[in-house]
Amino acid sequence: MPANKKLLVLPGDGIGPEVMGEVRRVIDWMAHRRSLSFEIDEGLVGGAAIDALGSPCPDETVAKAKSADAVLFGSVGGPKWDSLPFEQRPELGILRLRKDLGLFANLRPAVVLDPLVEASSLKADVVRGVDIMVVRETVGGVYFGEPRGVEKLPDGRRRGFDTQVYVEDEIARVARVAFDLARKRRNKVTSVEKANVMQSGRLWRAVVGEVQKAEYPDVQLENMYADNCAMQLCSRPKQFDVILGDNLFGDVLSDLAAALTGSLGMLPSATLGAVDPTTGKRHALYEPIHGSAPDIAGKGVANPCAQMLSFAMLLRWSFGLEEDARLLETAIEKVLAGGLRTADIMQAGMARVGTSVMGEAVVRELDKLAA
Ligand SMILES: NC(=O)c1ccc[n+]([C@@H]2O[C@H](COP(=O)([O-])OP(=O)(O)OC[C@H]3O[C@@H](n4cnc5c(N)ncnc54)[C@H](O)[C@@H]3O)[C@@H](O)[C@H]2O)c1
Ligand SMILES: CC(C)[C@H](C(=O)O)[C@@H](O)C(=O)O
Ligand SMILES: [Mg+2]
Repeated sequence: MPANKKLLVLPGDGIGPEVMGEVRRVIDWMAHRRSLSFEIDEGLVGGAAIDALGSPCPDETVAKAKSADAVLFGSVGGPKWDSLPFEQRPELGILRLRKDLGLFANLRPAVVLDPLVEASSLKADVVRGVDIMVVRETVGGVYFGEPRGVEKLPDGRRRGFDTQVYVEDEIARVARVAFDLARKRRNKVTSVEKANVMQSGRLWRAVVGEVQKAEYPDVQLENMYADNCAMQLCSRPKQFDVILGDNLFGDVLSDLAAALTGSLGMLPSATLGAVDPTTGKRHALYEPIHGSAPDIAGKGVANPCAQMLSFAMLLRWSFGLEEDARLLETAIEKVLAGGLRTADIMQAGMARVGTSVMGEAVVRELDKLAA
């Protein structure tokens, strides 16, 4: 009997628990039909943790995450907690988990599925066949740099400041993740920064170039300013294979890439730590790139695909279950090809459904594929 796979599920806030409910159906299906035995624990994070325990990321949640084989994360935040002081905000829940678990490389695949070509706001010819992997650095940069704050100037005006900081090895290790991925894809990395105006951007460009020259001379490296990259993503997205960016540019450009695929509700992600050389294990957290979507929370209309696809990434990256991951991805694509659409990807002539009907349809499709 294979050992249980320890999963920590953190639904969070807003649509997080709604879309996570649909993944739980898939997990149950995998357990019964594919004999995958998961040992599931659930924890509190974000606003839900603030309400219950007074902290967006309680120590207990961090400890559970550290001892799990993989963490499946929903989303955090919402208007209820927006007026809390900066250091108590729900968003610190995900930031602390990334930092404390050393999750420095965030993989955000933006794939335009055939059935959704027409759901994109861009022309079908521009987006058909797009398959981009955004690799975003997630434990450094302006998200964590010191000093930061808001101060009062002698003349009474307020001054807000943040600091963008990168040490060269933080850049090099995430660059290696991007180059390794490119080797398994179309062998090209586009590294984005603002080396024309930022010192840290200059260092970023230099270090990525050094890593490529020394360790990946077979991989094509292109440097691009982040603003140009945003424009090129909208005009010629098919030129991109792997896009490598810092914490902030990676965040912004991956939301933009999500728009190519039809909706933020379609984009999953995996955030990975370093492999421990003694155990061969790594910490990993899987989450959709979207947030808690307060505008639609509680209505049962959120698209559960990004959360489900995050679970597929978990099967692939944490457990090497490529076949099961593909099965789930295929089931989702088939449901979309069959014409079901949540509101965010709705198109003329398709059937509009809510979160749970979409989830049920995916499980039915899994049944058919496995028959
Ligand atoms: N990882 C996270 O937990 C995470 C990520 C991003 C934002 N947030 C937080 O979420 C809150 C809301 O932020 P926001 O509105 O800027 O971003 P958001 O991603 O929550 O929503 C942006 C837009 O996309 C839509 N959308 C997002 N996911 C969807 C889905 N699965 N199905 C259908 N539509 C979907 C929303 O309805 C909204 O119109 C904020 O508190 C923010 O800090 C959290
Ligand atoms: C909620 C927020 C802290 C987070 C980020 O900026 O990293 C989100 O936008 C994301 O993309 O995961
Ligand atoms: Mg984001």
